[in-house]
Amino acid sequence: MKVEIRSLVFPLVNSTGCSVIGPVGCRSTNVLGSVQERRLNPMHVLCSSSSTSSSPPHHTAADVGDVARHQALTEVDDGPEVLIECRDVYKAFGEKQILKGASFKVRHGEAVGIIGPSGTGKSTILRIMAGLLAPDKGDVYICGKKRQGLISDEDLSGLRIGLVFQSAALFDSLTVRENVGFMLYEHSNLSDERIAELVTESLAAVGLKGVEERLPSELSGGMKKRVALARAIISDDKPGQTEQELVLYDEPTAGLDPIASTVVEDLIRSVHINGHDARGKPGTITSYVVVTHQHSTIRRAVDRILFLHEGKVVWEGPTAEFETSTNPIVRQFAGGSLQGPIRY
Ligand SMILES: Nc1ncnc2c1ncn2[C@@H]1O[C@H](COP(=O)(O)OP(=O)(O)OP(=O)(O)O)[C@@H](O)[C@H]1O
Repeated sequence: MKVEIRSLVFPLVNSTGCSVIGPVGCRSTNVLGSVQERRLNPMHVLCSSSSTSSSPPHHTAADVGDVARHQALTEVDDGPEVLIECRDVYKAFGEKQILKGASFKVRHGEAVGIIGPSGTGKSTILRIMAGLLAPDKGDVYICGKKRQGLISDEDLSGLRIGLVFQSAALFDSLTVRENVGFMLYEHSNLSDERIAELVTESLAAVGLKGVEERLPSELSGGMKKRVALARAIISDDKPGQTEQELVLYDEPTAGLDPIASTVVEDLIRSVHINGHDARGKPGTITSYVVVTHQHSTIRRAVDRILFLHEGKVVWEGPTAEFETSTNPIVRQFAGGSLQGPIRY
């Protein structure tokens, strides 16, 4: 099967979650309804450095000042470990300034959560990291190399970036096999038979068997999320392929019951390099970032938290320190209180 991507409507994310895994040509619709046609490419971006370390450096909880201090201190020695860095990123939609100087790094081996009040720009920063949206000001560095514009044809090796959005965003008219293998059908020279094998392997990694020929409408919500995960982790089988992979999850457990959420949280862990997938094989995802509101997902799937508020990272630290932080913004958010600095 060859899919003609230009003819497909591929919805990009909005704040309520409709969306895609990124690697395709698409027609994107923003939340205000305007439609832009543009060609996106496989979400592979140049990454010239590599790292063999799988354990991220320890970070202590920090307020904004500490974050700045910490970054200044580690600037020199953490370069090779940083897969992606957002540096002083600004983004407005019309008159509405959403991101106002967001700065943070994601390092090799990390499991990072981005949390914060609704509308604070979490999905927006994810789209900027993915290269689907350009910042108005500020820069995104991929393995130390400044990204120019959006994902482009020239950037085809190194770090792969996958997106898994809230609604799974499967193509309704394509089978599970066609959905999961979409990027390979479109962007590789592999035979259809080989792609089918890779699809089956990828589905097995997320614990799904025998669903290849089903349509998305024949799957439960939890299964759709697994299929979306399988689509994010599939890769071609070039010999010697050493690309690192960063996966960005936008609210991966939204709308799931508590047990189905746990399944997805564990799957996210299992496909990471520190885990073992459903087949017992070591995971392949180098690092991941999860945007979530769910406490269970924060606790179970994330090691370090970035707290985004009013367009900036106002706190970052290990997940355990989130519970005990005395930062008033964090305390209010963690407790769900109406009293405090966060206003709706
Ligand atoms: N393409 C767009 N055009 C106009 N406004 C947008 C666009 N994308 C996002 N916004 C607005 O930017 C703000 C931030 O949206 P975003 O989805 O990043 O927030 P969020 O922190 O992920 O929110 P939530 O937690 O509710 O999902 C919202 O007010 C949203 O309506």
